[in-house]
Amino acid sequence: MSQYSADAGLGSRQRFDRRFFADVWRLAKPYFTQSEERRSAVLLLVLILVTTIGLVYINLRITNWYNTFYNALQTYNSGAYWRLMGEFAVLAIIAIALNVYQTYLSQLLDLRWRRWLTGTFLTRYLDARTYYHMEVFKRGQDNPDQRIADDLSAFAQYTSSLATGLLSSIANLTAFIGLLWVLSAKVIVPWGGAEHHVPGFLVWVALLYAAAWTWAAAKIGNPLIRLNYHQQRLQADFRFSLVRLRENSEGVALYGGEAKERAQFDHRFDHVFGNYKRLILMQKRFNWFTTYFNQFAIILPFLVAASAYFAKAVPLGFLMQISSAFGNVQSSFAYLATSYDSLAQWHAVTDRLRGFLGFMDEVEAMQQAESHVERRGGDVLEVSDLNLRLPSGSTIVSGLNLRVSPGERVLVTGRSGIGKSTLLRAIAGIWPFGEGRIALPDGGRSLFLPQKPYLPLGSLREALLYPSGSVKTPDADLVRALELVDLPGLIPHLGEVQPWSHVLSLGEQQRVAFARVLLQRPAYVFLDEATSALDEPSELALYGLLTEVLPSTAVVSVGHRSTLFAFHTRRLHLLPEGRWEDCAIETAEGPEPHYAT
Ligand SMILES: Nc1ncnc2c1ncn2[C@@H]1O[C@H](COP(=O)(O)OP(=O)(O)OP(=O)(O)O)[C@@H](O)[C@H]1O
Repeated sequence: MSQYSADAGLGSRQRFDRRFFADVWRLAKPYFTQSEERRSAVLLLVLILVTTIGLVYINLRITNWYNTFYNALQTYNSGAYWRLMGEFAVLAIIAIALNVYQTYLSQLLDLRWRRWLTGTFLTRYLDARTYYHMEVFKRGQDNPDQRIADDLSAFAQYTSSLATGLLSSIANLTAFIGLLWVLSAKVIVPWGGAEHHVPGFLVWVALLYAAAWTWAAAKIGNPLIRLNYHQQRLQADFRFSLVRLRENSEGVALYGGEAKERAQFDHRFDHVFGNYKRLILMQKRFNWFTTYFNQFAIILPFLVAASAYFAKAVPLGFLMQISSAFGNVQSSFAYLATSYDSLAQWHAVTDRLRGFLGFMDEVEAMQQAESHVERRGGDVLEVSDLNLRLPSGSTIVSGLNLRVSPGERVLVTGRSGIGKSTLLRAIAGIWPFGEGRIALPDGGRSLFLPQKPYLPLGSLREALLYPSGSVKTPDADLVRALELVDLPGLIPHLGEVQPWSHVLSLGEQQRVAFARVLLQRPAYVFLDEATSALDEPSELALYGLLTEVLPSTAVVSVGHRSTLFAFHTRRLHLLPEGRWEDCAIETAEGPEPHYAT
């Protein structure tokens, strides 16, 4: 399977075809038709439409104003001149207000739409643990964080600004095409020594000019779509490598791995640079041609109307009115060509989001296809006929039956890499490869502690109550829990927001995780080498706490140290080829339990 599923889709199609518009529709439709904000979204659209039409109307009035104003100038009519100045001031004030509100309403729509899209994608990403299964099924997928943080916003902005631009062009075209057609009647076309009048001549010239422009823009600008697509991705890869250094700063510093890291950054940045260089070269080619078309469009109506003007068939005001009407019609026809750069970005953003959505679909489908573990709630952990596999197909456990009663303590053992953590993942419901039945107390009555505790962003209080502790828990309980796990030094810092996973040592983090257990008092706790960073006496003290403070909590631990035997009544020993043994532990064999005071 390809690493970047979105890439696979991009290679063959970079056109504005039905497939592309179907993707846009799929992404845009739910907000305007199904979301709880659909009414306000449609109202905003209507208001944007009203301001757009208002602006077109003002534009039309200004075009007519040109005619009378330049005629007043030509005839030295000062009375008309000052009256027209006043008229222009009124038109300009209305145009300014409409412009400001059109921009504001569009931005408001973009923002609200982005909020909704972000919420929807986050729900999809987090629900059913798609974010985790993305890692399990395919590693190194195409930067989901960038899709959610940047691309959704860009999609809302490009879609709404391009749609508003298109709408404005259509309205402009509708308003000016008739005027230009009428004005064309006075234009003389000198041909073969005679003078001709071609119906709608200026409209045809504008249309042909814009068609040539659009065709050339599409030909020259097409590679921009692919280059823009890659640029975003390469930049995200580069940023990701920098974030990884920050997250693993200590490891890199201790290994002295700066040179390797630098080489990795340089390598990734070379890709960013190379692609960006190709992008600006292509942009330069594109700009040569766009600027030429833009400049020539200014004088084209004057060239076309020159014979009529110099034959004194039309006054100066008429020439200026033609220039304005022609400019409006021509730029409306050429809207797609002039917006090609934005269109290329819009295409790239839509492709990336399609890739991301497709990737989530794929992962969810794979997860459903692979996982045949029947799960239900209950009061007791009961595993029946459980078979677990690795993604490669090799067996971890075969036909496992295990019942752990409340208050029971089971130690899972086996050589490194045999599948102990994977068994806990399956019990937690996050490992997708397998079949069988698992009953597990739910609704926050089971708590899993991994070897590397997760401390969320926020205060130490939030870290202690993560994920389901009550925010109303009195500070006295938190203080007591910190004292029990031998972290009294942290008590004054309960309300402090710090990067706790960087501030605390691994052993301290494991103690914080244990404090969570004491506070949340689950019916079942699963400890996956959750005390591995502690010295033996500290480990024994923490396990002792479980027996003392939570005697009815069942404990399933994974651990390598023989000292742990003393705290468990049963041992599930995993063996190669999916075999396993479930046997009692003679407590007398273990060392004396050591309880915390
Ligand atoms: N997401 C994954 N994709 C592919 N293989 C995986 C994945 N997670 C774990 N494995 C593999 O599954 C096997 C069992 O891993 P697991 O972490 O369960 O072992 P373990 O018995 O807990 O090891 P240890 O005692 O070293 O922690 C290993 O070979 C590991 O490489």
